[in-house]
Amino acid sequence: MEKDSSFLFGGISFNRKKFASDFNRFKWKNTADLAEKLQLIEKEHKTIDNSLEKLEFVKNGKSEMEEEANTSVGKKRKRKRKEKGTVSDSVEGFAVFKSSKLKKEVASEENDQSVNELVEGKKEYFRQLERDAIFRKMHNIHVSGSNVPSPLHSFAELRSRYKCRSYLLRNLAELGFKEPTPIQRQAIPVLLSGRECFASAPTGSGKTFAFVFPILMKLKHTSKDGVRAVILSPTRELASQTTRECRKLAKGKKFYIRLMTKQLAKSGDFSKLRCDVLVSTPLRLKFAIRKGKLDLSRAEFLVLDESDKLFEPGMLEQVDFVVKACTNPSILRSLFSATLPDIVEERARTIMHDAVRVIIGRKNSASETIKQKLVYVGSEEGKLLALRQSFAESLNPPVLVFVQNKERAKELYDELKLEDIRPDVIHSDLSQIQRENAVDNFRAGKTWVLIATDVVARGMDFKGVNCVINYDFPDAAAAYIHRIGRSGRAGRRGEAITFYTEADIPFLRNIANVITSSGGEVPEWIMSLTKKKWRKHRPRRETISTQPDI
Ligand SMILES: Nc1ncnc2c1ncn2[C@@H]1O[C@H](COP(=O)(O)OP(=O)(O)OP(=O)(O)O)[C@@H](O)[C@H]1O
Repeated sequence: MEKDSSFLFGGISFNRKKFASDFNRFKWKNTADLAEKLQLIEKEHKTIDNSLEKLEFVKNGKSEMEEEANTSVGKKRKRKRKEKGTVSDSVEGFAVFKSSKLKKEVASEENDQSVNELVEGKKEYFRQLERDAIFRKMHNIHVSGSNVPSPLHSFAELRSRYKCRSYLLRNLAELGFKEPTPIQRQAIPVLLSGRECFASAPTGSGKTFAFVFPILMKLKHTSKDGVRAVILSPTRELASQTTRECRKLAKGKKFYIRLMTKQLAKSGDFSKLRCDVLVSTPLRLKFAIRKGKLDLSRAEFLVLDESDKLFEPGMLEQVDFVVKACTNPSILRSLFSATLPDIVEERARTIMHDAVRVIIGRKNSASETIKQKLVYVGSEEGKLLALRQSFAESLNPPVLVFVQNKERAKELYDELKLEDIRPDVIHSDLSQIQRENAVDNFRAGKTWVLIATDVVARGMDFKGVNCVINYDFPDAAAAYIHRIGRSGRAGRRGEAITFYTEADIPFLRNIANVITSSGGEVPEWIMSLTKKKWRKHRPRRETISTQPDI
C-alpha cells in the first residue's frame, strides 16, 4: 500500500459511483442551498460510517493494533517495529491523517479508545472531503493529486486559515473583488500550502491573482538582495500588465516588483538587485542571466503564465534555460493557462513534484460568457466588405480585429485608417513605445478598433472589449480560444465573430467544436464535416489592400 494518502480517495469512492444515488440528491442549483444540503449530509452520514468500516486499511489497521495490544505475537511485533521505527502498511494507512498528533496516537496507544477516536477523526476527515467535493462541484472545480487542500469559501477565510496580512485583504477590497473566482478558490490554497500546481481556467477568470496572491503572501518581508519570485510571460505586453497587477495587489507594502526591460537586461549589474518579484519574457531573462550573471538560485517561486505558449518550440529552449537557472531545491513552480494540452501536462509532470492539477470547467474550452458566431465571407475581398458592413450596422467599441500576420495588420490598417472608426494597429514590427501606446490608447478609449496580430491574443486584459473579430481564421483551436477571450472577461458578456472563406472550410470543425462545447450553436452541416488537422504553415492569403500596385 502506498504511503501517499491518495489511496484514501480510492477507498472512499463514495461520491459518484458507490453512493451515486446519495450524491444525486445533493445536486443543487444555487449557493443558498448549500447550508441545507450540508445539514443533510451530516444527518445521513451512516453511509460513510459503513463504508469506512469496510475499508481494508481500517479493518486491517484496527485488527493489527488489537493484536499488538492483546497477543504475545502482536506484542513482539510491536516491539520490533518500535525498534526499527516503522509501522505496518495497514497501521500506517490507518494513521494517514492530517494531524500528526493522531499519527502519534496510532503508534503509541494500545487500547480501543484510540481506535475509536481515530475512526471518528477519519470520519470527520471524510466529511470534509465530501464537503470539499460538493463545493468544488458547485464551482466547476476539478482537482487531482494527493491531499488537495480545501477550496476557499471566501477571501475572509484567507485570514482565518492562512493568517493573511490585512494590507492584502484591503487591496482586494479596493479592487472591488468580493468573492474569489473558481481558480482563485482552489489554486490559492494549493500554492499557500506549499504544493506545486498546474492549472487551467477560462480566459478572463482571474488566473493572474491566483498566482500573484500566494507569492505576495508567502514573501512576507522585502528582499535584501537577489530575486525571490519569477513570473514568465510569453509577450512584453503581458509581462508589463502582470507587473502592474502585481503592484496593485502589493499596494502599501514596499516590495520590489520589477519588469525585466531591455535596459535592465542590458545593464548587467544584478549583483545588488533587490527584487521580490521579477516579471519577464523568457528571452530577456535568458539574456540577462547570460550577460549579466543574474542569479536565480535563491528564487522561491517560478510561475509559467500562458504555459502552453511558453512550451512551444521557439520559446521552450529559453524557458528550459530559466527553469534550470532556478536551482533552489525548495522552489515552488506553477503553470497557468486557459488551454493546457496533454503534451504540456506531460512535460510539466517531468519538472514538478507532487503537483496538484486544477481544472476549471472543461479543459481547453472558451469562456461561456462569449457569444460566438461564424460568418461566411466567400473570399478574401468578402472580408473587407463584411467588416465595413458590420461597423456600419453597429459599431460597439472597443473592438479587436485579429489578422494572421504583421503584413496583413499593416494592410488592413491602411485600408481603415481614414475611416471614422478611430482605428489603430499593433504588431511586432512596432517599437516598444509604439506598442505600449497602442495598448494604452485602446484601454483609454482613445482608439475604438485595434487591429492586431496574435501579440495581444494571450493574457491581455482590455476589460470592456465588446467584440473580437477574427478577420483571418485562427490557425489552431487554442489560438481561437485566447483571441476571443479578450472579450467576455471577469463575468462580462462579449461577442466573437469569425470570418471564414472557402479555404478555411476544412478547419471549421475544429472551431465548431470549441463553440458547441461552450454552449454555442453551429449549423448542422458544419458539425458533419470531418475534423481536419491544422496545417503546419499558415495559409497564404491574397492581399487585403485595394490600392493598385504602383
Ligand atoms: N475575484 C475577482 N473578482 C472580480 N474580478 C476579478 C477577480 N479576480 C480577478 N478579477 C478581474 O478579472 C479580470 C481578468 O483577470 P485575469 O487577467 O487574471 O484573467 P486570466 O484568467 O489570466 O485571463 P487570460 O487567460 O486571458 O490570461 C481582470 O480585470 C481582473 O482584475
